Amino acid sequence: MARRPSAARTLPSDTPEGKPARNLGPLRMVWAMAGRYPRQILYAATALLTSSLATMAIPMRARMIVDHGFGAGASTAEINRAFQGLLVIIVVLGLATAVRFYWVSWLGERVVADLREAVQRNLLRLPPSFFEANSPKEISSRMTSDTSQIEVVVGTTVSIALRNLITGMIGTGYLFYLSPGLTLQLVIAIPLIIAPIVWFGRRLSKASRISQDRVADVGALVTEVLGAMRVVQSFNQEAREADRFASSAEAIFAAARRRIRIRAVMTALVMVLVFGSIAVIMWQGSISVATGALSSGTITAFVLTGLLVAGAFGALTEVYGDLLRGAGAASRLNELLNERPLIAAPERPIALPAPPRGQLSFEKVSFRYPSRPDAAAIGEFSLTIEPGETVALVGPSGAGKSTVFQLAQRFYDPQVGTIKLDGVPLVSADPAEVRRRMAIVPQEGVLFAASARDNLRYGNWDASDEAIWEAARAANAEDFLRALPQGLDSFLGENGARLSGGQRQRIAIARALLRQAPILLLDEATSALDAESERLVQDALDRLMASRTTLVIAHRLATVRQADRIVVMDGGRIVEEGTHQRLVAAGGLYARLASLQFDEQRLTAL
Ligand SMILES: Nc1ncnc2c1ncn2[C@@H]1O[C@H](COP(=O)(O)OP(=O)(O)OP(=O)(O)O)[C@@H](O)[C@H]1O
Repeated sequence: MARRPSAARTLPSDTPEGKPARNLGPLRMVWAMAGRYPRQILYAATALLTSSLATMAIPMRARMIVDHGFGAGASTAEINRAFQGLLVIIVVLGLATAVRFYWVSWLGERVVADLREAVQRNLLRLPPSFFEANSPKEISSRMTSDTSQIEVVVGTTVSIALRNLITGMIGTGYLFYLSPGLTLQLVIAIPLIIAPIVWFGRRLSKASRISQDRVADVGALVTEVLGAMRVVQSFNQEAREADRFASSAEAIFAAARRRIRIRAVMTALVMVLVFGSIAVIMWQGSISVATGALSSGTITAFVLTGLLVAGAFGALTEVYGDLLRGAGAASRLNELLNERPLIAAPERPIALPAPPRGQLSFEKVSFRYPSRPDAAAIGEFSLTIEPGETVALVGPSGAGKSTVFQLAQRFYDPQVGTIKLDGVPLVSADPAEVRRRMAIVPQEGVLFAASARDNLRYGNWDASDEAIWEAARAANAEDFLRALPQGLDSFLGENGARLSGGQRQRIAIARALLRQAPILLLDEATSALDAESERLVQDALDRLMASRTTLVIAHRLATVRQADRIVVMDGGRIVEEGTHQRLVAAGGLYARLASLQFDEQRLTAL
């Protein structure tokens, strides 16, 4: 089957891969999903509030300790009470933080699990054309990195935002309570302290990203060159490759140097600004303490609270960027969630007759792929395949053979004409019912990274081991399956990497047999198999076709010779119809194709 641009539109990319959104709107979907867990949100919110209050209680307690605890002649009982109180606060803070961490992270992971499941469920309903237009690689990155981004938003960012907002607000109130004069100075000073730190912080993260990209470049280069080692050495390109690598490695060094420089400057800046401002406050405070305007406990509490408040506002400046990145991820996931299949079951589907007869008919069908409305892929196509009959579709590349298969399975609806299964128009039936009556053997035996058993019963999960072995025997797959180390439990590897091409095809045939569907759609493999393997596959196919209505895209002489009818297609239309002998004798398109496609000597010997 040829792969072509699909009928489905490509996903819009107003928020391309990894990019933040322009506003937080797309995150609504995330809040809605989190809203399904009100109990957990309550636990998290209570713990969050408790931990924030406990954090603020520390400077309050410190003030008390400094004012009452260190004075000469203070009573031991008073000191004990003050420090016992501090220990209680510390324990409450520890516990509340742990509970908050647990529930907030729980919510993050829960929302992401729900989101992944919802996206995958929706993807599974979309037509094959969608996946032609949108690469699985891009979709898979949305499913992994974008969902992780959402996890960060729910499981970390929101918590950081709320925590720091509470700390910042209560802290500022407390600072005003402690010393309105000093607080006013601080309110003016905080932005001046934070702004340069934030600015350098952004430059630093940009420089770090560039650094990582350079490292990734080197990784790609190493993989490329090591993978092509023979070619490199045969063409004596070692020196050139060494230079290429060296310039890549130097690029990493240059990027790292920039990053280090920014970090060095930033470190100095942070130290000077943070400790400098503390020193200035202490200085002012000391004067106030000396004049008796403030107690030393107050000044201690002021410095501690000031640090907490500055840290809180600093953290809040990071939050918005993270939320925008999360919103970008949410909008990309939204696209996958909201994509709707064009083909849906009618409200009141007509039931297909039971027991099935296995008749498939195309009545004056014309079809254009939505992505190519100017060209008819199928035109005026009329064909009835009677129960039990085998019809071979033959034609040059692009003739429309695969399109006939796609229409039969109702991946598309034709614009003109009707396709009927056992007399019921496909558009009136439930597509799931239609597909349940069909077994397909694709050109390439598609296998899953699962056991042999699961691969075989993919279309019929209730099949017993007995039935599986029977199908395997009929598909000439028994011998090699029995030889596998753990029989049916053997893992077949990614896409059946541990099997040969012919073996994969025979598994696909056994799977179709187990499906016990009345209609078989068989897309014969074009890839050459060795004679023995070819014979085994053909033999298996003969058994598969024997009791079923079969529509086969034929590439093998043996298949066309056994077909009850051969339908020759060209440009989406039927141009000839008949048996092999008659069509060869007629000397038309079929005869020409046959002499090109099938072995000429064998053909003339017929
Ligand atoms: N998904 C698609 N979107 C748009 N056009 C398509 C799509 N698939 C096929 N076509 C077009 O429809 C026509 C029929 O293609 P089809 O794949 O059915 O031919 P085919 O006979 O199966 O060819 P081949 O033997 O090469 O697989 C071709 O002109 C092709 O370019």
